[in-house]
Amino acid sequence: MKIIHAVRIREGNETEPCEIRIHEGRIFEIGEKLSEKKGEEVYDARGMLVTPGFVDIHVHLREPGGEKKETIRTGSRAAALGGYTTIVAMPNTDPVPDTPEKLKAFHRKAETDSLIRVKSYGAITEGEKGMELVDFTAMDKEGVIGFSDDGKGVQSAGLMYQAMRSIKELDGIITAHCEEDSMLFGGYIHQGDYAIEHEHRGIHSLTEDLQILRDLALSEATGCRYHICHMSTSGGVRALERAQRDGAPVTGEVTPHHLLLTENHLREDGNFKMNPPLRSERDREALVRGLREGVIGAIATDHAPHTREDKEKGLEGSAFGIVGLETSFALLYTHLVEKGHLTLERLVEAMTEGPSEIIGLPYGRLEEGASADLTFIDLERDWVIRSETFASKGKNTPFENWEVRGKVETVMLEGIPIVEGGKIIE
Ligand SMILES: NC(=O)N[C@@H](CC(=O)O)C(=O)O
Ligand SMILES: [Zn+2]
Ligand SMILES: [Zn+2]
Repeated sequence: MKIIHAVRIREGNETEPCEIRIHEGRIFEIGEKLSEKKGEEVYDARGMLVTPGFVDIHVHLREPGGEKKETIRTGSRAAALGGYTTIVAMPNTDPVPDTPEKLKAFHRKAETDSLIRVKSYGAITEGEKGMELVDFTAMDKEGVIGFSDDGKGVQSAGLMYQAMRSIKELDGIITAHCEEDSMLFGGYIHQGDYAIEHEHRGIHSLTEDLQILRDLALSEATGCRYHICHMSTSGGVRALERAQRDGAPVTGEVTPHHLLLTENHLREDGNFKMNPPLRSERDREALVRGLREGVIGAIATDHAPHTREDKEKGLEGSAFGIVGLETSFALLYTHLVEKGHLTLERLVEAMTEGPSEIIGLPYGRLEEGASADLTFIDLERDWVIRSETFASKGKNTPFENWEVRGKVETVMLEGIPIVEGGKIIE
């Protein structure tokens, strides 16, 4: 038994003191004041906010095949430092996990190398090539969380329809990267003012919206659970809201960068390049509203580490993707909560219970019986984002030198501290 003194969210931005008693890795009791037990270990985090351990359902760990960019070991450490206790890895690795054997190999490696809970998606199509569907039933037996061809959109409507029919049978979920290749026209940043002024080829919002609209219709027709990755457009939010109103089993996620940055922040620097791209202020506002109102149920980082060489080729030549695990909470707390655009309650919900529920896991809850995955945050602590301090191998952030407030100090997984004083316990 161990008792923790901290502060929890009451409602909105209000907090209250709380005590949590932990027993055998679970929350045994939680309340404003618990009865004292003699000889019990005390963990005093008075003044610090305690939340459920964060859950990120969209992370690129790059292993196997991309170990220069990240590994399960470095990526999971970055996640722990960011306050995450559960993450789900995307399958755009080499090889792609498209058979139970490849998945098993990944799960085994995660078991030995990771500090936190690492789950994984399996591919929708063999090698993420968009041609042949994988054996969903066999992958399901191996414990995949869902199916995704992230990095690419599934171009064939017929294939997506067949995938949804099969996955519906398993009560599984598709987590989709939405991108209509025939609408790309060689674009690499948002088709908007910046692209026009600086003579870059743009990616039209329709590139994303058309596939979202197609898939929402397919989900409604098949009844298959469907989740939209890294939403970036106002059209996508509108379409998702409408489909939800019509009763389709559909959800969406948004990244910290799409919530905070727009094409107005763009610089001629590869660290501002990601897919989907930073869009307009109108889009950003729609995403914040969608998150606030619950249309968008989760914040996911889409943590996409790359080497320096891959990112130093400007907007056109660099790889798509930025890191996000170590900066997400502080950025969103500072720029959305402190500025009054989102409540602390909603922010934490969208980083814990929201994503966990989407993929059907029991984590992300501060309640009796739940796994004692806990994140402790000092909300008064100011710090400056410096990529050189990241545990991630990826230093590719557009938020370099940003001043933020709110620091993850301690993280417990099943009641055991894995981060203390903002450092990994080795
Ligand atoms: N988001 C990105 O810009 N890049 C991701 C792929 C993806 O999430 O589509 C990557 O794997 O690097
Ligand atoms: Zn993607
Ligand atoms: Zn991704």
